[in-house]
Amino acid sequence: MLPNINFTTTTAYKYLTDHYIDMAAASMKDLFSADNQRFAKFSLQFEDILLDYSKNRVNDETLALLLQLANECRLNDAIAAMFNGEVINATEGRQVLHTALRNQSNTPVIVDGKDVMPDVNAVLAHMKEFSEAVISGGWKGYTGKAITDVVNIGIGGSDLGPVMVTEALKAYKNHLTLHFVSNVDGTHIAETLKGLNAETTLFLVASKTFTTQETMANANSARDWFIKSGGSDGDVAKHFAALSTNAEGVSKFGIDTKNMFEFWDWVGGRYSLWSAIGLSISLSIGFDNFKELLAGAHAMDNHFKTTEANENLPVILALLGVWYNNFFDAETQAILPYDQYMHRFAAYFQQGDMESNGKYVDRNGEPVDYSTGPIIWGEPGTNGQHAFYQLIHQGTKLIPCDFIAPAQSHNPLGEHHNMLLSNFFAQTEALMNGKTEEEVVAELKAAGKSEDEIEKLAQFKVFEGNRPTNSILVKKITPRSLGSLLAMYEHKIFVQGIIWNIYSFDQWGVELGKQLAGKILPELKNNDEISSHDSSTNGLINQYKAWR
Ligand SMILES: O=P(O)(O)OC[C@H]1O[C@@](O)(CO)[C@@H](O)[C@@H]1O
Repeated sequence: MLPNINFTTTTAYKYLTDHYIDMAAASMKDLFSADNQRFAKFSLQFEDILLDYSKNRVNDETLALLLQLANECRLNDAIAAMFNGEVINATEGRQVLHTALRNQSNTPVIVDGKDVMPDVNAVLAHMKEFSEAVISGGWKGYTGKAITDVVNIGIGGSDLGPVMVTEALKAYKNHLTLHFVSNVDGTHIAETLKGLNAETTLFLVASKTFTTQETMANANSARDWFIKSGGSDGDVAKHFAALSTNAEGVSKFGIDTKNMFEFWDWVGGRYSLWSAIGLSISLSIGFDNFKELLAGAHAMDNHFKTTEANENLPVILALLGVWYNNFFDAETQAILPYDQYMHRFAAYFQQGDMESNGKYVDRNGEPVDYSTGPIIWGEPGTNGQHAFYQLIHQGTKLIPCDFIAPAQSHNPLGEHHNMLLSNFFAQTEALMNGKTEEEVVAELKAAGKSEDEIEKLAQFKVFEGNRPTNSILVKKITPRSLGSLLAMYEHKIFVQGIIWNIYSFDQWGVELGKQLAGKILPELKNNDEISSHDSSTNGLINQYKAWR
């Protein structure tokens, strides 16, 4: 079982609470001046990933106490419980074993007395065979033509991971064109189908439950389009595959279960890109590269499972997040990849982190009296610098930022990559050092500004600095290094959930909205005036009916 410890009762927490102000009194600038080994001390390397966490408001003592906090929360027991297949998703009565999907060591993983690895490997073999058939042109559509376009129909964990990975690894893609439909807004499927040829299009219906309203609506519309475009019911098997845990639902929809790629309840939706849900990734970059993605994640799994906390990348990231979240009231965490291909990376972890740790009830079913999961957001650099960095630099909110960048570009073009990386380095330096009033005045004087102008302007150009960042420098974004990065963040989320004593692998919070939408939908099927809700909901529904 998972440990069940309220971290606010630990010795470490109490000490940190009593001393964090004076512990954080020294500015990072002073900490660097006082210790020329700070970078060496507060950075870690895993394969081709360098984590520099020296630009944080921590010293040796702070880190030691944060590590003690993890220890007092019995983190190691929790890690073992997950990897050993204990039912740690307690409210759904499930194990949490996305790590088994990438368990390339093939050590047995026992669920309900049975080693699941043969099933995992069987699905991988099916994914390999199918991917190779479609990519090679061996798989033919109903008129005997090879597939040119693949449409993944799914939402949440059945969409965000495949989208993010196929974008991040676009440099590895083949001739197939991937499309992703998720929103129930008819525009999404309508725009996607425009210009597609039913003879050469393959649909992947990706849904763990095979009951999600958006996905089933889009899948039905895709099938209607396919039939209207010349296909027949008998041809569906050549153009539709299903990625799901629900064989009965797949069969009922009319997809041949031979074209079903299964996964299991011990795989959470937001942790499922490593499973059959990753078929679109395998089709896009080839199965061998998909395996490399798994290998990178597996390597990080082993690091997480076997490395002392003080040298454990996910643990360090998690503890720094707890430090700002629970001691400095930082409400958000920004993820800023300096890599245009990684433009969906932050969006992916909006679900990964916020659906895991956006909880207000602890594992005893009691409302917590401390802050839990942060708001995750971010956009690629350098674009963010021209959008929201003003607030990060000079706003009143503390926003810890993870800066991520590859040392090597897939598109080396003149000075572009040096320019990108110069910004990557400069931003964290600026956020740490800031700019003093003396420096501002000197600059304004050098620019020939009058005393009057300086008096008026100086205060607006001062930067407090001391704003914390992590810098994650990756040699190159490859399937392997991306896999490791993703697993690193997954395990960071796990560690924070353990410390906050919450259940990170259920998502009851997504149910109420769906239930209410299910009640409202029938009310929209006629033009009768509605009065069954509050006046706002009634007013909105009735105006919608008047205008549509
Ligand atoms: O894969 P499926 O079962 O269609 O669920 C899609 C998404 O819906 C949820 O909001 C759960 O209902 C996410 O957790 C999940 O990834």
